[in-house]
Amino acid sequence: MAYQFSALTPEQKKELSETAQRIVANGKGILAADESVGTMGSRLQRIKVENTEENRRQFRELLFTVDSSVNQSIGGVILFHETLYQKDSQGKLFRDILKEKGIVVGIKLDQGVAPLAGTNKETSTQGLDGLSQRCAQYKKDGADFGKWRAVLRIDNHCPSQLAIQENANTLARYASICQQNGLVPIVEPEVIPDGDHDMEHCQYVTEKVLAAVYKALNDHHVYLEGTLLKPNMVTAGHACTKKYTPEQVAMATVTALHRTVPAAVPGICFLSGGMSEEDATLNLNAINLCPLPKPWKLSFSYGRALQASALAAWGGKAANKKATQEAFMKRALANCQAAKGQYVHTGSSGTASTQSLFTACYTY
Ligand SMILES: O=P(O)(O)OC[C@@]1(O)O[C@H](CO)[C@@H](O)[C@@H]1O
Repeated sequence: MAYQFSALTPEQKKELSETAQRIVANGKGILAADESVGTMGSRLQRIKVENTEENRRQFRELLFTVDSSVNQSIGGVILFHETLYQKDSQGKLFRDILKEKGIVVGIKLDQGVAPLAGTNKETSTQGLDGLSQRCAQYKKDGADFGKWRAVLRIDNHCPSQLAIQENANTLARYASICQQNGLVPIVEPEVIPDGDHDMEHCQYVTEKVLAAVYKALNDHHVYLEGTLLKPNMVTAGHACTKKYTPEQVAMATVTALHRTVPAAVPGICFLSGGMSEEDATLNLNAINLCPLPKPWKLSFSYGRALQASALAAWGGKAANKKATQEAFMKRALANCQAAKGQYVHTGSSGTASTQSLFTACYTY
C-alpha cells in the first residue's frame, strides 16, 4: 500500500525517539507519582494523614527534592495535573526541580474509566475529548511525555472482544494525539491482578491484549520508536493459590512480550500492580536475566512499589524527611539495578517493602 500522508516530520520523530530513549537509558525507569486526588487519598489514609492539597504537595516535595544522584535511577516522573503546577516550599515549580536534575516530566492524560454497557463490569478509559488542546498546553508547561491507563480484567467472559478492541483503539488514538503534540505516549494496557486465575491464563490474556494494542497503534500510524509500553507483568491472580517464582514470572512475561511487542519499541516500563516493593524489584531483575531475546529496555514505571516505604517512613511528619528520602532512594536504586539484571537481595528490607500493596478493583 502506498505511503501517502506522513503523520510526523523527521524532526518530530527525532525528538520523540530521543525523549523515549532518554527516559529508559542505563537502567533508568519512571516514578509514577500521578495518583489522582482520590487515589492519593487512600494512600494517605493508610498512614492516617488527611488528604489535603498541602499534604499531597509536602509528600511529593520530599520525593522530588532528593539528592540529584536520583537521576541515575529515575529518567522520568509522571505527574498529576495538580502537581505540574505546584511548587516546593522555596517557591520553585516541581517541574523545574525535576528538569534541572535531567529528569523528563510526564503527565497523566486519561480521565479515569467509564462502564462499557452490556459487559461484565468492563470499562473504557475517558479523556479523548479536548485531548489535543490539553497536550499542547502541557507541552508548553514543560511536559514531554504522557500516560494513559486502560484497565482490562480477567473473569467470566472477560476481557471481552469489545473491551479489548475499544481499549486498544482508544490507547492508539491517545498515542497519536500525544505524538502530534510532541509528547511521548506511555501506552498502558493493564490487565489487573484481581481474580484467582493462574499465571498461564494471565499470559494468554496479556498476549491477546498486547497484540490488539499493537495492531491499533499501527492502524493509527503511531511512531513506535517514540513510544513506551507500560504493561502488567504476567502473574497469577491475587487470589490464586498456586505460587510462582520470579523466574517463572519472568519467563511468562518475556514470552508474552516477545510474541507481541515490536522491537522498534525502545522501552517497556512495567507497572507494579499491587506487588510488594521487594517482589516488584525481584521480578524485574529476573525479567532482565531471562534467557530469551529482549530487544527493548525492560524497566519500571512504579507507583506503589516506589513509594510505599517512603510513605510509611514519612507518616505526615516533616521531621521524617531524611528517612523518607532514604527509603525512596533505596527503592529507586534497587529498581535501577534490577533493570540491568544486577539486583542482589540483601535480606535487610524493611517491613513496608515486603507488604502486598494490592487493592481490589484498583481504578482511580
Ligand atoms: O501499579 P502501580 O505501580 O502502583 O501504579 C501504576 C499506575 O499506572 O497506576 C496508578 C493509578 O492510576 C498510577 O498512579 C500509576 O501510574
